[in-house]
Amino acid sequence: MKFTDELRQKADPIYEAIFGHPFVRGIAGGSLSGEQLAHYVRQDFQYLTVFCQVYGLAISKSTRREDIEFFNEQIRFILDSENHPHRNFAAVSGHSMKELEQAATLTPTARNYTRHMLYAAHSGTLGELLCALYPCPLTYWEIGLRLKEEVRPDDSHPFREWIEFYADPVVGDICREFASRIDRLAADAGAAERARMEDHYLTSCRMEYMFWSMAYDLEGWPV
Ligand SMILES: Cc1ncc(CO)c(N)n1
Repeated sequence: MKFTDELRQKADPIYEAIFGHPFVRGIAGGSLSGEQLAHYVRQDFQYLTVFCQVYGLAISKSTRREDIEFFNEQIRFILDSENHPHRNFAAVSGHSMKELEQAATLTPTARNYTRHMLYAAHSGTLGELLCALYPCPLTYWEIGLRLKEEVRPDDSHPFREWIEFYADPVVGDICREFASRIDRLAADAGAAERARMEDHYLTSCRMEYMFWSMAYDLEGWPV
């Protein structure tokens, strides 16, 4: 079995928990509050900024031109395309993107997740770095596919744009690009590095679940 298939299998209970998470159910049912949506977008805007920074670190660890090109394209994808789902949530929340893009303190969970990615990137190999990033596109691609199938959103669905963005085959292609690189790097890695790759991947899957909870519960710092 491919390394990425093994990882997906090990993380299956976490994926199932994500599909059933009240925020994801709220996207399906169109039943999230303006505050929950705005809290999500404020934090996710900054999360994606760190994601671009980590792609920069991935470039610095790459020797193959095809890899440098892929990471470069992915930075452009975040900057040019991934603002569409944010705009969908912002519009429904009644806030402008200008407002939600203002620097805000990272919540404990957003801080934890972004520091986890930065740590994996700074301390690890390219394979370790990619394993910390991969649950980001993969969980959203699978959420998109499931919600599209389940809801079959039409024009009257408030989150049609969000669902169709992540269910688009382009996101599936990105996931396959990640998987082929991770599988190639895992084949060349020793047992200790592969164990770190798995640990980073599973941690990010758990962080994805917690990110949804952070938004749903309007998490902030207790003091
Ligand atoms: C936290 C998080 N995970 C994944 C994605 C998908 O890119 C996102 N925008 N935010």
